[in-house]
Amino acid sequence: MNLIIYETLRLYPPVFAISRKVARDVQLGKLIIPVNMEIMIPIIALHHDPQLWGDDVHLFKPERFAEGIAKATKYNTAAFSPFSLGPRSCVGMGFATTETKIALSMILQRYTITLSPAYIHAPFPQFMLQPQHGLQVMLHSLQSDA
Ligand code: HEM
Repeated sequence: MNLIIYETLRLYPPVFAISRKVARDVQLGKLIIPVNMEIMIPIIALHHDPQLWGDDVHLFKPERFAEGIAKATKYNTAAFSPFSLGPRSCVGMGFATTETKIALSMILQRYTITLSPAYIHAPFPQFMLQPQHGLQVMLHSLQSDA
C-alpha cells in the first residue's frame, strides 16, 4: 500500500508548491539568490521531471518505489517531497499516511472500487491540487446479498 500512496502523492501532490524566504545569499550553480528573496518550490514539477524519473514519468507505476524512495529518485531525495523536507516539513505526515491506510483497508475489505464513467480526469491546482469535477467512483459490495 505504501507504493500506491507514494505514487499517488508523486503524480498528484495535494500541496503542489511551497515557498521559502532565503536566509542568506546562496549560490546555486550559476544562480545567485539574494537574502530575503522569496522563492517558490514547485513540488509538482519535481515530481513530473522526466530527467529525474524517466520517460514513464506520467504513468501511474507504484512499482517504481519497490526498492525505496532513494532508488526511485536516483538518489535525488528532494525529487520526491509531497510533505516537504527539512525542519519545517509536514508534522502530520505519519498521521496522514496511517489514516489513508486505515481508511483504504476498511473500504477494500468491504468493496471493490471502479471509476464512474462520469469521471473526467482534470487535476486542478486551486489552493490544493484537487479533481476539478470531483471524483465519482462506484462501490461494489464484496458481500453477497444472500
Ligand atoms: C496527504 C496529506 C498531507 C500532505 C500532502 C501535507 C503536506 C504538507 C507540506 C508540503 C507541508 C509544508 C508546507 C510549507 O512549508 O509551506 C506541510 C506542513 C504542515 N502540515 Fe501537512 N500535509 C498533509 C497532512 C497533514 C495533516 C493530517 C496534518 C495534521 C494532523 C498536517 C499538519 C501540518 C502542519 C502543522 C504543517 C506545518 C509544519 C511547520 O511549518 O513546521 N498535515 N504539510
